[in-house]
Amino acid sequence: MAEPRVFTLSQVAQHRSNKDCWVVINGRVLDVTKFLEEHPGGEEVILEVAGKEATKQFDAIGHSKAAQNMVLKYQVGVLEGAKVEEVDMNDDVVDMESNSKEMSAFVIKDGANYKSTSFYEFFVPLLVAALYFGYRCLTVPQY
Ligand code: HEM
Repeated sequence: MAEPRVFTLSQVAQHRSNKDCWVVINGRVLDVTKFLEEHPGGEEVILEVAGKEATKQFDAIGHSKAAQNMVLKYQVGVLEGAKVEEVDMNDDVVDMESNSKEMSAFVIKDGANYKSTSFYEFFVPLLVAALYFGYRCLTVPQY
């Protein structure tokens, strides 16, 4: 994968209007110009940190996982000297990670357990019904 472009803080500082707005979040340089109007928290809050390091403000809101993933979409480079974990946007890594917990909750049957589960699902109710009818036949008085 190509090396990300590296920017200094003073380069980032040149993009601080609503026509050209960059911010730095967790060492990633983001061009959020197109996102300003869409931002659910309003454009003013982002414009206040335009051209600057905005990690503290971003984290203070407690942005959702979806918002954190969105950051990657607007990345144009990295801040000089910052350690940034590289994520290949062509991979599904981001989505897979964010969904893995929820997904595991749905995986109930897998591999060898599947057959034994369906066996019990079928025979246990049958056994209960048979026992009930057996009990009824033995206890209901025959006239
Ligand atoms: C630049 C990247 C940013 C992205 C992609 C982003 C994304 C989002 C998203 C998706 C939401 C909806 C709620 C959620 O999913 O968490 C949101 C809400 C919000 N954001 Fe951001 N945001 C960014 C930057 C910022 C910054 C720098 C600030 C503050 C300086 C900020 C302040 C807020 C506020 C105040 C809300 C509303 C929270 C609420 O209604 O409870 N955001 N943002």
